[in-house]
Amino acid sequence: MKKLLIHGGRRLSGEVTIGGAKNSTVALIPASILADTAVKFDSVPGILDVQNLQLILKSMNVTSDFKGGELTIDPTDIVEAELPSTAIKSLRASYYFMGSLLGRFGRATVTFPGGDNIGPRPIDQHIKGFEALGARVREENDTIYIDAPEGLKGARIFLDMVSVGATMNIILAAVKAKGTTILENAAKEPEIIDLATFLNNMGAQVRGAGTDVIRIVGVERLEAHNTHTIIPDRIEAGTYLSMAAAQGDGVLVKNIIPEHMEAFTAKLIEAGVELDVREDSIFVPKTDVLKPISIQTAPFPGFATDLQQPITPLLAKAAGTSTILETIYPARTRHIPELNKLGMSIQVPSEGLIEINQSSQHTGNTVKAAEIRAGAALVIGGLMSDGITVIEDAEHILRGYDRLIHKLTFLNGDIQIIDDDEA
Ligand SMILES: CC(=O)N[C@H]1[C@@H](OP(=O)(O)OP(=O)(O)OC[C@H]2O[C@@H](n3ccc(=O)[nH]c3=O)[C@H](O)[C@@H]2O)O[C@H](CO)[C@@H](O)[C@@H]1O
Ligand SMILES: C=C(OP(=O)(O)O)C(=O)O
Repeated sequence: MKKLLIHGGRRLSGEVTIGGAKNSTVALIPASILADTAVKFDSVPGILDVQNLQLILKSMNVTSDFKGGELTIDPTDIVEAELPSTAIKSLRASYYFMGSLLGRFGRATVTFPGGDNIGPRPIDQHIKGFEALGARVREENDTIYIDAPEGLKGARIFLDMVSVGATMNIILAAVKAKGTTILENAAKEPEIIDLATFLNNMGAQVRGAGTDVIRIVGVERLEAHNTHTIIPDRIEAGTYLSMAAAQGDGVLVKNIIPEHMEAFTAKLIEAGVELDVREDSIFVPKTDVLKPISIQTAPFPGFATDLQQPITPLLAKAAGTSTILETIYPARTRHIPELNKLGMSIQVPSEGLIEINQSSQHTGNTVKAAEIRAGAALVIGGLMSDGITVIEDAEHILRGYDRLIHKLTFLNGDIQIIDDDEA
């Protein structure tokens, strides 16, 4: 098991460059098996999710090579195989192999995915989509068996709720199906546009990504002719913006698409952080005085649930009580008792409602990262606290934060990683 050890209290300054979006990358890698050629990505984040997806690819005889942010994947000799369940369980997005294997072979057998423990995460809308396209879906012993003996045929699908995963998975299954699929009440996250861009550059016909109606006309072949550059990670960016506002003396966060994070930056500005939003970077000045604010999480373009936790420790500095209503995953509050161990004063009076009171004295302690963004909140909390903070179960954080130690050290943070298995 890995731990992070932070000597807190140091002020942060300098520059940090954001990596490619985890939630794009983890869809693009499964999508690559739909290609009839090798594919190449750049701006790929150095995260555990990528390593585990590479293991899954390898089990199907798909070669991949990841160096210096460039990832090449060659699916031309792909074979159907049993997928390694430990790797499948290590991340959420392994469910995208359901859509991509279905698109490639007309069948898929995939163990239930893992990922963050943030409350119930059903996949009924993914299954509803596959069935609408003509597949049969059976669930047995923690495994989903899907097949389409007659082939997949385009259909009209209306999602019962806005789901990023179901939208992506239905695109993956429909992109080579016969005829036209119309997906309504689709999610509008930038990562969905990124997936559509990658597929369209290979000859797919996916129109309307980024709106709530996506039309997909099935094609027979997909061929990559150029390198796909992954969009910047808006959640990693928001994490560093929050950290810089909490503990920085002036930090420039580079490689940002500001339009992807307006709900978040608007809230920082409302709280009194005088952000300088530039074309593809944001400067966060030293911020001494913060006002309390109210936030409600919502699907894009609303305030992202994945930034609920990273903004929580910052709000402990605001003069008054801030509130966050977590509407997507109401049980996503496992960071709260851990932040309170650092001396914060945060309550959860009812499920999904977080009340953050001002607290001025924060002291290091041993805490546990229950999941990726809870861990990110604890990293920020640890940097804000005097003395040593030890964050256990750090693997959750490393699932999705590109070269975290390197980036924080460069910002003058004092952070180390300890591997108990190697001790
Ligand atoms: C790999 C990835 O991109 N993960 C993101 C993705 O997760 P993920 O794709 O799993 O999240 P969804 O957008 O599907 O979930 C949104 C809501 O719909 C519900 N739901 C979803 C599917 C379904 O079939 N049935 C159902 O009830 C979920 O329980 C949740 O309440 O979007 C979440 C919401 O923005 C983010 O927190 C995750 O970081
Ligand atoms: C919930 C998240 O990830 P995943 O869906 O991969 O578990 C996240 O990135 O905050």
